[in-house]
Amino acid sequence: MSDIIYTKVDEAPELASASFLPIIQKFAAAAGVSVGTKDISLAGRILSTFPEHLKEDQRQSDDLAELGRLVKTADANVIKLPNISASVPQLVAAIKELQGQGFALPDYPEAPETDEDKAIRAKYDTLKGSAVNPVLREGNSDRRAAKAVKSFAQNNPHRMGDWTADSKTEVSSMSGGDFFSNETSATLANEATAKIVLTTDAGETVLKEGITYPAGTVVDATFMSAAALQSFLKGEIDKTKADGTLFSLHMKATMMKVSDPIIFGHAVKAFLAPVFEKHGDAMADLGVNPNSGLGDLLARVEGNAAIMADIDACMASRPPMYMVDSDKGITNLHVPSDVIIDASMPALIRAGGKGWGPDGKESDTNCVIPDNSYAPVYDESVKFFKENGKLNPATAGTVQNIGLMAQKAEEYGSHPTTFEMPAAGTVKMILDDGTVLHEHTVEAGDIWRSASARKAPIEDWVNLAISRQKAEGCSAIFWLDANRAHDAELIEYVKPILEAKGVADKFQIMAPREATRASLEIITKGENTIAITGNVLRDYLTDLFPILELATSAKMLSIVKLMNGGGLFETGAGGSAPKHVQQLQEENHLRWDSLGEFCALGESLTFLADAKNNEKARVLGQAVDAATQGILDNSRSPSRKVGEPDNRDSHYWFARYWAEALAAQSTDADMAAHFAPIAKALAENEAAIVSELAAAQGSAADLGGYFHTSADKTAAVMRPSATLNGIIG
Ligand SMILES: NC(=O)C1=CN([C@@H]2O[C@H](COP(=O)(O)OP(=O)(O)OC[C@H]3O[C@@H](n4cnc5c(N)ncnc54)[C@H](OP(=O)(O)O)[C@@H]3O)[C@@H](O)[C@H]2O)C=CC1
Ligand SMILES: O=C(O)CCC(=O)C(=O)O
Ligand SMILES: [Mg+2]
Repeated sequence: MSDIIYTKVDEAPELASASFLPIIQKFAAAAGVSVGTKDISLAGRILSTFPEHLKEDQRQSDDLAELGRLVKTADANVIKLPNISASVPQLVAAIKELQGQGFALPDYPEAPETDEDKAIRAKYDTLKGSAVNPVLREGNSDRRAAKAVKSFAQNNPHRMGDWTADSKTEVSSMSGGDFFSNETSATLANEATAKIVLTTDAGETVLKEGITYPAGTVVDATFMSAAALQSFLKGEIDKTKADGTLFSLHMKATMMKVSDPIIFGHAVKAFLAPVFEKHGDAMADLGVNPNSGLGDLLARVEGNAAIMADIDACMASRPPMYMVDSDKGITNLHVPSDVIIDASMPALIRAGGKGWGPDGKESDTNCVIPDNSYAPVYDESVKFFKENGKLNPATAGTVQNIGLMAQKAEEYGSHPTTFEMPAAGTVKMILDDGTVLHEHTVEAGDIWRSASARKAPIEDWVNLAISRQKAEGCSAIFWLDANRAHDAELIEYVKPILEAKGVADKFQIMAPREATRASLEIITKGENTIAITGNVLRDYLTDLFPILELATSAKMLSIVKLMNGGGLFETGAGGSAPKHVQQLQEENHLRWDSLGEFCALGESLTFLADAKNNEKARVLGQAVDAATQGILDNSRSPSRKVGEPDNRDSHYWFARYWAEALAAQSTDADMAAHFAPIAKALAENEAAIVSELAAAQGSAADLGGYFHTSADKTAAVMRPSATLNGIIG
């Protein structure tokens, strides 16, 4: 096993790796540090799932399973780049691409009937949504901006859209019947095995059995009423129209792969309600599934003039929609994975509450977030900025995050225990001793789910918060709502630990809405705070605050201290930036910023040094930190525009600063001597390298695929400087 594992992923970060990883491997080798790769890309995971359909030489090992074992050991040292959490349209597109490349994979069965199809569908479904992160995240999360990154942002403040008191932008959520209001929660005194049973007029169905929980697990259950959701969505569409704002829906249909595509589908149905009323059966015959989005729907009904005419008429009567791409007519409701709440809401707030309309112009927006569990964070942010005007990144303090994440904590781990109710009845969660832990009366179509958080991760999370607060000495807030069932159980854990450690006075406990306001007030004053949150808020806040403070969450330090002693270093807090790939394909410019990778690499090397007493790794890591500082001090981050320095240029500069720092240090004379000529060559050839990199930009780039690119073609695109390649070797 290599000293460090660098993950092979998808889209923009994977393109960046084609340029950056050879540099890392070459530099690390000089210190005797090996850096290997494991493939967790969507295409790689598909291939490793269907060996029986592939030729011998096409088969791929199950790297995710291997990594899943590794992260439970003290030996783990993994640099994890963001990967695709696939929606169904993405999964289907990836399968199609692989088939086209000669991999005889089965089609994705949309409506499986035979046992064989059902088995294939079940296998594909394991690849859907967030199938990687929960497996690797065997520890809690510590995300923050490194000091150098934060001071760079303060000294070079980004542009922020203006907020005005009369902005019509708002966040709209249900008034009841949602996950928030129906939640029940209990902490198990003993270990238990549970089953979930639905009783209807037709009898009993076991939805799931054999779910095992260790003692001390907090187990929740809740549901969203489909009827309440539908009437809410209808009301919001009408209200948006009356207010003259844009209609937008913000979900996490990727990660929350069972519940959120269904909610998204309800919005598609609500928006096109008259069309579904009139043509519902015909559309079903054409294979329309609203959960796959308006884009898929339009492609299926395209040939039917009557349906198309009614869709056009309906759309004309609706409020304008918030657009993903107004030039191409791609709306918020086209693809469930296009608008993802953690990135979409902060971008809108950073822009002064503006979304893009079908006319390509900015407009105030109704942000529909049906469930109330976390929507108040965005609602309160919008209200705060309307009252106080935009945040000033030059003077703002920072909000760090400690997130409860380990062992599939909370809703993030609820995929196998979320169900759309086939009929009205009663859902019970029953323990093996006969105790009915949770019980809900449901209607057909309601979305019922159970989530859990285990004792060891919860305690580890509180202790991590205590040590981070001690290190920072700043305000620290547990974002927990004493009036929410799940949070009340967590508070029962938090308070005794804080008291036993004598630090209760250093922490506050506040509901998300109050915590949002308090945190915004703190950073507005230029002070810092730590948000100690559950798993979903970890996700939301580590985009929200970085996007306001630093312009992007790509620059975040994202450390997962694994519970069994290893280290997982996530790069940034953002995703795989599909828009960046599109730009590269069209004009060979990659605006992806690898600052997250730089930060993670430094942490990973330092972790290796500490864990294995590897002093050469320490020297490498310290030089990485110096190189990262060099990138910031000299403004070597990629530009967004073609013709200007991009991701590849930033890697050249990183290599140069890294080599210079290694040559200049005096801890390890051998390494200094090794890197001195490399540093010299990189500096002396600057003009040639920069011009070779610049010459590559401007025309279309062929990667030989999207989900499964050709390694040779990608290397040719991402490593266009023969001079640089010669020096790196
Ligand atoms: N940890 C993980 O594995 C994560 C994976 N994802 C996955 O990523 C995909 C896309 O998700 P989406 O919500 O669109 O979020 P992204 O973070 O990929 O994209 C949102 C925007 O953020 C900006 N951005 C993000 N990272 C960088 C970076 N390193 N450098 C520069 N800009 C950056 C870009 O803005 P601009 O275009 O304005 O430059 C980008 O368009 C999905 O498949 C999702 O499942 C998402 C989050 C985390
Ligand atoms: O796992 C996912 O799908 C997304 C993860 C994410 O957005 C995050 O951890 O910030
Ligand atoms: Mg996120």
